[in-house]
Amino acid sequence: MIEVYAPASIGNFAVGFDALGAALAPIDGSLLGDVAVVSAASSDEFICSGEYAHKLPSDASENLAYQCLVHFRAHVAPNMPSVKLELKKNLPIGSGLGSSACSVVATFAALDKFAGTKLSQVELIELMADFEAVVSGGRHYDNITPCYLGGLQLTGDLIPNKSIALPVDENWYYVAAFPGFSLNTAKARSVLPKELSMHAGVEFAQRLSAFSSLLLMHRFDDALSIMQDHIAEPYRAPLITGFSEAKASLPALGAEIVSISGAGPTLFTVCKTLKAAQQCAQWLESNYINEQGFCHICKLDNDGTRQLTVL
Ligand SMILES: Nc1ncnc2c1ncn2[C@@H]1O[C@H](COP(=O)(O)OP(=O)(O)OP(=O)(O)O)[C@@H](O)[C@H]1O
Ligand SMILES: N[C@@H](CCO)C(=O)O
Repeated sequence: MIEVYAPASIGNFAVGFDALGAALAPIDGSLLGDVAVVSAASSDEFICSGEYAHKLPSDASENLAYQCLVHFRAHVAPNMPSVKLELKKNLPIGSGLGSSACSVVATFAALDKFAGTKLSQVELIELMADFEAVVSGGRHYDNITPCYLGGLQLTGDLIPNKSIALPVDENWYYVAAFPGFSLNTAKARSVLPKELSMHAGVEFAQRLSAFSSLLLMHRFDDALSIMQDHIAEPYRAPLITGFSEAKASLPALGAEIVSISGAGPTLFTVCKTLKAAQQCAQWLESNYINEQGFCHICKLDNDGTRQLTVL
């Protein structure tokens, strides 16, 4: 049996729309992501379990994880023995935490290991991006690659090996707050402008390249000083109840950055101290999330997708 865990991720990371993503690891040691379990069986079988399984279509053919199994058997490993695939759906749907990416990455990574196909990093990332695009309203790598590789990734189709890992200040904490309601990624993409002005395009390029370069030079405070989302946040904030109030309130509690995680509605902050992160988490639990929501104080998950057990 192969059991693979794939961590939640922050798409965009404020300054890099569709181009930056960061994997998350709660500091309390809990797992925030999906798990795929593959074991030998007399015939192919799919089970979806976990806290959010009931939020997915009951028809297996509509579940991304099962679709990955069908594709993998047809196009990657036609001679793979029959398998039982269980997806433990532990991330909410439409969360802004890379939920569909977690399912896709965990499933393909587990199948690749079980079948012994030894796909390359690029082959796996392309396969994963193909599937995540099916439901996300566009092909973007900024959940897939941090989820798979871990850390903070500068990522895109034109980048060699599809991704470049960027350093961050190891002292940074990330508070991720899922409010308890969903926001469909395709809907959140539909409200964005179809084109950018020359000025907006140049500024986006300057901001992303300077942010990435400053991180590589370990000028972390300078990187934070330009870490703003002028591309998606202005259009998506109105879709997320409470976001604007949080953005106005959290800096006084020590949040250096407050922005939308991926397509939302999850909000994330960057804090330089645990005390600031705890203060922000407390405010978010009181003012931003409902009974279906949650809030985690995290560091980056530098391990990415990994096997939990091999039996
Ligand atoms: N295993 C799966 N995990 C997540 N979504 C799935 C899965 N299988 C099918 N889906 C469908 O894919 C769509 C995913 O929607 P969307 O991309 O908005 O959210 P997400 O990927 O779950 O969350 P996030 O905003 O964190 O990326 C939903 O309609 C959901 O029903
Ligand atoms: N870059 C994607 C992230 C989705 O999680 C978007 O903002 O639409």
